[in-house]
Amino acid sequence: MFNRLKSAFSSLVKAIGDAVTQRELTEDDVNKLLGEFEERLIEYDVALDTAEALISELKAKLIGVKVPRFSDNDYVKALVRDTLMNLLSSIPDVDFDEFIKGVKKRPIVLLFLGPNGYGKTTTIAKLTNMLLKRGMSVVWAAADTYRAGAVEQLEGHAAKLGVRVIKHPYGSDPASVAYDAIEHAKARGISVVMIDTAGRMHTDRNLMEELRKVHRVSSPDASIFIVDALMGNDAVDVARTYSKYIPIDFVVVTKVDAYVKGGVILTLLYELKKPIIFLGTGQGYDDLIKFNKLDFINKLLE
Ligand SMILES: Nc1nc2c(ncn2[C@@H]2O[C@H](COP(=O)(O)OP(=O)(O)OP(=O)(O)O)[C@@H](O)[C@H]2O)c(=O)[nH]1
Repeated sequence: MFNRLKSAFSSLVKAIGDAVTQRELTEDDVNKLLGEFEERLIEYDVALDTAEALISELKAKLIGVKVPRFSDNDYVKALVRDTLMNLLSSIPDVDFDEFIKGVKKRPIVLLFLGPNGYGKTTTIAKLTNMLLKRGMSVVWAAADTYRAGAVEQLEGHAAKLGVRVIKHPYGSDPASVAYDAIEHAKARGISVVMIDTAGRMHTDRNLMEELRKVHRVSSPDASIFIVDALMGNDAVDVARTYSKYIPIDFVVVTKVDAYVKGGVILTLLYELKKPIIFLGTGQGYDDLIKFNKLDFINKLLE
């Protein structure tokens, strides 16, 4: 996971460490070190704005820095760690279990958003698996009434997990599926409703308006945007467009098991300023790990 981005950070730490043992860093030294670092950030999917913001914070910290004699690279690592934490300080870390515990109304409604193939359905199945293990009951709304096969795909996962799918015929109004699923949950005392929406071409205005209606009708406790890490910065652009129509509360990044670059995580945090709650690490139902910023930053600097 993220091996490339990690390698960019470890090279930077080593380069700074080597330079400061010789002398105090001048502006020229810093520009040279950070210039090379910035190229690598961009190569590994960090968007230009994010890379520039990080470089400018690092630059301010590094010029004139004197590392205590005989100290190892831990001093430099701590400096880079503080800079990253600072850059991302406005984004709260959200623990999904705590969030679920904190919602007192029933049913809890979770709306899942994101383009086709990003991993929405799989993520819904993974989160359901997790909540079922905690003793909660779940029902799904098949609000992708658009793509042929979407309902059957959902039903395939539902059968494996033993959850019910509320569905309407293809072409019907997705908002009414969401509404019915919530009514069903209220009538049966089911604790969580997960709404699977159609993957949209985010440039299609009508379809985005339709999603907005699903959001209005279901009034979710959280809208969760699914990002496919392998799509790199395109995924960040898509998320930004979605967020113009629907408020995104949380992000889940999928396919990080196959993603070595790593930069999209940093870009998403910096650009969207929304908490990433989980990383998808495979196709199995248990392949989901909690995300928090400090762990991520520590991993980059391991
Ligand atoms: N390696 C890996 N594959 C994943 C992960 N999450 C999802 N996938 C795979 O990605 C593919 C697409 O996932 P879906 O869940 O069907 O995507 P979707 O967003 O629901 O797409 P549509 O159903 O087309 O709207 C499937 O083959 C999943 O098994 C992950 O974390 N890691």
